[in-house]
Amino acid sequence: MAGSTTHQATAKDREARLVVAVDGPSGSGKSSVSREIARRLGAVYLDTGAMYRAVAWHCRSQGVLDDPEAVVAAVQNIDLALSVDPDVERVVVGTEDITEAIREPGISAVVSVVATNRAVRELLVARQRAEIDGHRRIVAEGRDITTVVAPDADARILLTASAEARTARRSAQLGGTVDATALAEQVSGRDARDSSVVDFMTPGEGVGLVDSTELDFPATIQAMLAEVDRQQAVNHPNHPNHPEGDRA
Ligand SMILES: Nc1ncnc2c1ncn2[C@@H]1O[C@H](COP(=O)(O)OP(=O)(O)O)[C@@H](O)[C@H]1O
Ligand SMILES: Nc1ccn([C@H]2C[C@H](O)[C@@H](COP(=O)(O)OP(=O)(O)O)O2)c(=O)n1
Repeated sequence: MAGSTTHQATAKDREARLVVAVDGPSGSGKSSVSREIARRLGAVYLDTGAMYRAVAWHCRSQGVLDDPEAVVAAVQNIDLALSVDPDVERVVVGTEDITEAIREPGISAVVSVVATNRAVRELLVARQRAEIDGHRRIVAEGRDITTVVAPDADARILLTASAEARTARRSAQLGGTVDATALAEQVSGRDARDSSVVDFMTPGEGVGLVDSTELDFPATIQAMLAEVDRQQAVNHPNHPNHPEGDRA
Protein backbone atom coordinates (compact mmCIF):
# COMPACT_ATOMS: atom_id res chain seq x y z
CA MET A 1 0.00 0.00 0.00
CA ALA A 2 1.38 3.41 -0.95
CA GLY A 3 2.73 5.29 2.05
CA SER A 4 3.37 2.28 4.27
CA THR A 5 7.12 2.09 3.68
CA THR A 6 7.61 5.76 4.59
CA HIS A 7 7.04 4.82 8.19
CA GLN A 8 9.11 1.66 7.98
CA ALA A 9 11.99 3.32 6.10
CA THR A 10 15.27 1.64 6.93
CA ALA A 11 18.49 3.55 7.61
CA LYS A 12 19.60 2.53 4.10
CA ASP A 13 16.43 4.02 2.55
CA ARG A 14 17.22 7.31 4.28
CA GLU A 15 20.68 7.44 2.72
CA ALA A 16 19.46 7.08 -0.88
CA ARG A 17 19.42 10.12 -3.16
CA LEU A 18 16.01 11.83 -3.04
CA VAL A 19 14.79 15.07 -4.59
CA VAL A 20 11.23 16.16 -3.79
CA ALA A 21 9.83 19.21 -5.62
CA VAL A 22 6.79 21.06 -4.23
CA ASP A 23 4.95 24.00 -5.82
CA GLY A 24 1.75 25.82 -4.99
CA PRO A 25 0.05 29.18 -4.50
CA SER A 26 0.38 31.48 -1.51
CA GLY A 27 -0.98 30.05 1.75
CA SER A 28 -1.39 26.51 0.41
CA GLY A 29 1.00 25.29 3.13
CA LYS A 30 4.11 24.76 0.96
CA SER A 31 6.65 26.05 3.49
CA SER A 32 5.29 24.44 6.66
CA VAL A 33 4.42 21.16 4.92
CA SER A 34 7.71 20.92 2.97
CA ARG A 35 9.73 21.65 6.11
CA GLU A 36 7.96 18.84 7.96
CA ILE A 37 8.22 16.27 5.17
CA ALA A 38 11.95 17.12 4.91
CA ARG A 39 12.31 16.23 8.61
CA ARG A 40 10.39 12.99 8.13
CA LEU A 41 12.44 12.02 5.07
CA GLY A 42 15.84 12.92 6.59
CA ALA A 43 16.30 15.63 3.95
CA VAL A 44 17.36 19.28 3.87
CA TYR A 45 14.77 21.93 2.99
CA LEU A 46 15.12 24.64 0.34
CA ASP A 47 12.71 27.59 0.61
CA THR A 48 13.08 29.25 -2.81
CA GLY A 49 10.47 31.87 -1.90
CA ALA A 50 12.88 33.04 0.82
CA MET A 51 15.49 33.59 -1.93
CA TYR A 52 13.11 35.83 -3.92
CA ARG A 53 12.20 37.65 -0.71
CA ALA A 54 15.88 38.14 0.20
CA VAL A 55 16.59 39.53 -3.27
CA ALA A 56 13.63 41.93 -2.94
CA TRP A 57 14.89 43.06 0.47
CA HIS A 58 18.41 43.59 -0.91
CA CYS A 59 17.18 45.58 -3.95
CA ARG A 60 14.92 47.70 -1.76
CA SER A 61 17.75 48.45 0.66
CA GLN A 62 19.93 49.47 -2.31
CA GLY A 63 17.11 51.64 -3.67
CA VAL A 64 17.10 49.93 -7.08
CA LEU A 65 13.73 48.17 -7.13
CA ASP A 66 12.38 50.35 -9.95
CA ASP A 67 15.41 49.79 -12.23
CA PRO A 68 15.27 46.29 -13.79
CA GLU A 69 18.92 46.33 -14.92
CA ALA A 70 20.17 47.45 -11.53
CA VAL A 71 18.02 44.72 -9.96
CA VAL A 72 19.78 42.09 -12.10
CA ALA A 73 23.21 43.51 -11.17
CA ALA A 74 22.26 43.45 -7.48
CA VAL A 75 21.24 39.80 -7.76
CA GLN A 76 24.51 38.92 -9.52
CA ASN A 77 26.45 40.38 -6.60
CA ILE A 78 24.27 39.38 -3.66
CA ASP A 79 26.05 37.66 -0.76
CA LEU A 80 23.16 35.45 0.36
CA ALA A 81 23.29 32.66 2.95
CA LEU A 82 20.15 30.59 3.46
CA SER A 83 19.83 27.79 6.00
CA VAL A 84 18.66 24.48 4.54
CA ASP A 85 18.31 22.82 7.96
CA PRO A 86 14.55 22.25 8.38
CA ASP A 87 14.93 23.12 12.08
CA VAL A 88 16.80 26.39 11.53
CA GLU A 89 15.16 29.29 9.74
CA ARG A 90 17.90 31.79 8.87
CA VAL A 91 18.43 34.16 5.96
CA VAL A 92 21.51 36.43 5.92
CA VAL A 93 22.59 39.00 3.32
CA GLY A 94 26.15 40.21 3.88
CA THR A 95 26.33 40.55 7.65
CA GLU A 96 22.64 41.33 8.15
CA ASP A 97 20.24 38.71 9.48
CA ILE A 98 17.00 39.31 7.54
CA THR A 99 15.12 36.17 8.63
CA GLU A 100 12.28 38.22 10.13
CA ALA A 101 12.49 41.23 7.81
CA ILE A 102 11.73 39.25 4.64
CA ARG A 103 8.34 38.14 6.06
CA GLU A 104 7.12 41.71 6.59
CA PRO A 105 4.13 42.92 4.51
CA GLY A 106 6.39 45.56 2.90
CA ILE A 107 8.46 42.78 1.30
CA SER A 108 5.41 40.68 0.37
CA ALA A 109 4.12 43.77 -1.44
CA VAL A 110 7.23 44.20 -3.64
CA VAL A 111 8.59 40.66 -4.07
CA SER A 112 6.72 40.17 -7.37
CA VAL A 113 8.84 42.97 -8.88
CA VAL A 114 11.89 40.72 -8.69
CA ALA A 115 9.99 37.42 -9.18
CA THR A 116 8.59 38.60 -12.54
CA ASN A 117 12.02 39.72 -13.81
CA ARG A 118 13.08 36.88 -16.13
CA ALA A 119 16.83 37.58 -15.82
CA VAL A 120 16.51 37.43 -12.03
CA ARG A 121 14.67 34.12 -12.34
CA GLU A 122 17.45 32.65 -14.50
CA LEU A 123 20.08 33.60 -11.92
CA LEU A 124 18.06 32.21 -9.01
CA VAL A 125 17.07 29.03 -10.87
CA ALA A 126 20.81 28.33 -11.45
CA ARG A 127 21.53 28.81 -7.73
CA GLN A 128 18.61 26.59 -6.79
CA ARG A 129 19.77 23.80 -9.12
CA ALA A 130 23.29 24.00 -7.64
CA GLU A 131 21.79 23.74 -4.14
CA ILE A 132 19.73 20.71 -5.15
CA ASP A 133 22.79 19.05 -6.73
CA GLY A 134 24.80 19.74 -3.58
CA HIS A 135 22.60 17.70 -1.23
CA ARG A 136 21.87 13.99 -1.24
CA ARG A 137 18.30 14.36 0.05
CA ILE A 138 16.37 17.58 -0.41
CA VAL A 139 12.82 18.92 -0.42
CA ALA A 140 12.64 22.13 -2.49
CA GLU A 141 9.52 24.29 -2.65
CA GLY A 142 8.33 27.32 -4.59
CA ARG A 143 6.37 28.07 -7.75
CA ASP A 144 8.45 26.53 -10.57
CA ILE A 145 10.35 23.70 -8.88
CA THR A 146 8.26 20.88 -10.40
CA THR A 147 8.34 22.41 -13.88
CA VAL A 148 11.55 24.44 -14.37
CA VAL A 149 14.06 24.00 -11.53
CA ALA A 150 13.82 20.23 -10.98
CA PRO A 151 11.60 18.58 -13.60
CA ASP A 152 13.60 15.34 -13.07
CA ALA A 153 12.92 15.20 -9.32
CA ASP A 154 12.07 11.80 -7.83
CA ALA A 155 8.71 13.17 -6.70
CA ARG A 156 6.91 16.33 -7.87
CA ILE A 157 3.81 17.64 -6.13
CA LEU A 158 1.51 20.64 -6.56
CA LEU A 159 0.03 21.49 -3.16
CA THR A 160 -3.20 23.47 -3.47
CA ALA A 161 -6.12 24.63 -1.35
CA SER A 162 -9.15 26.76 -2.14
CA ALA A 163 -8.67 30.54 -2.15
CA GLU A 164 -10.93 30.73 0.94
CA ALA A 165 -8.85 28.18 2.87
CA ARG A 166 -5.59 29.87 1.88
CA THR A 167 -6.79 33.32 2.89
CA ALA A 168 -8.10 31.98 6.22
CA ARG A 169 -4.79 30.24 6.94
CA ARG A 170 -2.78 33.36 6.14
CA SER A 171 -5.12 35.42 8.34
CA ALA A 172 -4.61 33.02 11.27
CA GLN A 173 -0.85 32.94 10.64
CA LEU A 174 -0.73 36.75 10.88
CA GLY A 175 -2.75 36.66 14.12
CA GLY A 176 -5.88 38.18 12.57
CA THR A 177 -4.11 41.56 12.38
CA VAL A 178 -4.48 42.21 8.64
CA ASP A 179 -7.81 43.47 7.25
CA ALA A 180 -9.64 41.40 4.63
CA THR A 181 -8.84 43.66 1.65
CA ALA A 182 -5.12 43.77 2.40
CA LEU A 183 -5.12 40.02 2.96
CA ALA A 184 -6.84 39.28 -0.35
CA GLU A 185 -4.19 41.45 -2.06
CA GLN A 186 -1.38 39.61 -0.25
CA VAL A 187 -2.70 36.18 -1.20
CA SER A 188 -4.66 36.35 -4.48
CA GLY A 189 -3.27 39.65 -5.82
CA ARG A 190 0.34 38.49 -5.51
CA ASP A 191 -0.50 35.09 -7.01
CA ALA A 192 -2.12 36.79 -9.99
CA ARG A 193 1.04 38.86 -10.63
CA ASP A 194 3.38 35.90 -10.12
CA SER A 195 1.26 33.70 -12.44
CA SER A 196 2.27 35.90 -15.35
CA VAL A 197 5.70 34.18 -15.40
CA VAL A 198 5.02 30.67 -14.02
CA ASP A 199 1.96 28.44 -13.77
CA PHE A 200 1.58 27.09 -10.24
CA MET A 201 -2.20 26.60 -10.27
CA THR A 202 -2.42 23.49 -12.46
CA PRO A 203 -0.09 20.48 -12.20
CA GLY A 204 2.40 19.98 -15.03
CA GLU A 205 2.59 16.60 -16.75
CA GLY A 206 3.55 13.87 -14.26
CA VAL A 207 3.12 16.22 -11.29
CA GLY A 208 0.92 14.86 -8.48
CA LEU A 209 -1.82 17.00 -6.96
CA VAL A 210 -2.51 17.24 -3.22
CA ASP A 211 -5.51 19.42 -2.37
CA SER A 212 -5.38 20.31 1.33
CA THR A 213 -8.65 22.29 1.45
CA GLU A 214 -10.36 19.60 3.52
CA LEU A 215 -7.21 18.27 5.23
CA ASP A 216 -5.74 19.41 8.52
CA PHE A 217 -1.94 19.71 8.84
CA PRO A 218 -1.21 16.08 9.94
CA ALA A 219 -3.49 14.70 7.21
CA THR A 220 -1.72 16.88 4.64
CA ILE A 221 1.66 15.49 5.74
CA GLN A 222 0.33 11.93 5.37
CA ALA A 223 -1.06 12.70 1.90
CA MET A 224 2.25 14.25 0.79
CA LEU A 225 4.36 11.33 2.08
CA ALA A 226 2.01 8.85 0.41
CA GLU A 227 2.35 10.77 -2.88
CA VAL A 228 6.17 10.80 -2.56
CA ASP A 229 6.09 7.02 -2.06
CA ARG A 230 3.70 6.52 -4.97
CA GLN A 231 5.85 8.52 -7.39
CA GLN A 232 9.10 6.89 -6.23
CA ALA A 233 7.49 3.52 -6.91
CA VAL A 234 6.47 4.62 -10.40
CA ASN A 235 9.72 6.42 -11.25
CA HIS A 236 12.18 3.90 -9.78
CA PRO A 237 11.51 0.28 -10.71
CA ASN A 238 13.81 -0.99 -7.93
CA HIS A 239 12.05 0.97 -5.23
CA PRO A 240 10.38 -1.37 -2.67
CA ASN A 241 7.01 0.25 -3.41
CA HIS A 242 7.14 -0.50 -7.12
CA PRO A 243 3.99 -2.38 -8.13
CA GLU A 244 6.05 -5.10 -9.84
CA GLY A 245 9.15 -4.78 -7.68
CA ASP A 246 10.56 -7.28 -5.17
CA ARG A 247 8.96 -6.27 -1.89
CA ALA A 248 10.55 -9.01 0.23
N1 LIG B 1 -3.54 21.58 5.87
C1 LIG B 1 -3.50 22.66 6.64
N2 LIG B 1 -4.55 22.99 7.43
C2 LIG B 1 -4.54 24.09 8.19
N3 LIG B 1 -3.51 24.97 8.26
C3 LIG B 1 -2.44 24.72 7.49
C4 LIG B 1 -2.38 23.56 6.65
N4 LIG B 1 -1.20 23.60 5.98
C5 LIG B 1 -0.55 24.71 6.41
N5 LIG B 1 -1.30 25.37 7.33
C6 LIG B 1 -0.96 26.64 7.99
O1 LIG B 1 -1.28 27.65 7.02
C7 LIG B 1 -0.37 28.73 7.15
C8 LIG B 1 0.28 29.04 5.78
O2 LIG B 1 1.18 27.98 5.50
P1 LIG B 1 2.58 28.24 4.78
O3 LIG B 1 3.37 26.97 4.94
O4 LIG B 1 3.21 29.52 5.23
O5 LIG B 1 2.07 28.39 3.27
P2 LIG B 1 2.82 28.83 1.95
O6 LIG B 1 4.28 28.56 2.15
O7 LIG B 1 2.22 27.98 0.86
O8 LIG B 1 2.50 30.28 1.76
C9 LIG B 1 0.62 28.36 8.24
O9 LIG B 1 0.23 28.98 9.46
C10 LIG B 1 0.51 26.84 8.32
O10 LIG B 1 0.80 26.36 9.60
N1 LIG C 1 10.23 29.35 -7.00
C1 LIG C 1 9.64 30.50 -6.68
C2 LIG C 1 9.41 30.82 -5.32
C3 LIG C 1 8.80 32.01 -5.02
N2 LIG C 1 8.48 32.87 -6.02
C4 LIG C 1 7.91 34.17 -5.72
C5 LIG C 1 6.42 34.16 -5.56
C6 LIG C 1 6.14 34.94 -4.30
O1 LIG C 1 5.53 36.18 -4.59
C7 LIG C 1 7.50 35.22 -3.67
C8 LIG C 1 7.65 34.73 -2.25
O2 LIG C 1 7.41 33.34 -2.23
P1 LIG C 1 6.90 32.61 -0.89
O3 LIG C 1 6.88 31.14 -1.19
O4 LIG C 1 7.67 33.09 0.29
O5 LIG C 1 5.44 33.17 -0.84
P2 LIG C 1 4.30 32.88 0.20
O6 LIG C 1 4.37 33.96 1.20
O7 LIG C 1 4.51 31.53 0.77
O8 LIG C 1 3.11 32.99 -0.64
O9 LIG C 1 8.48 34.66 -4.52
C9 LIG C 1 8.68 32.54 -7.33
O10 LIG C 1 8.33 33.33 -8.22
N3 LIG C 1 9.28 31.36 -7.65
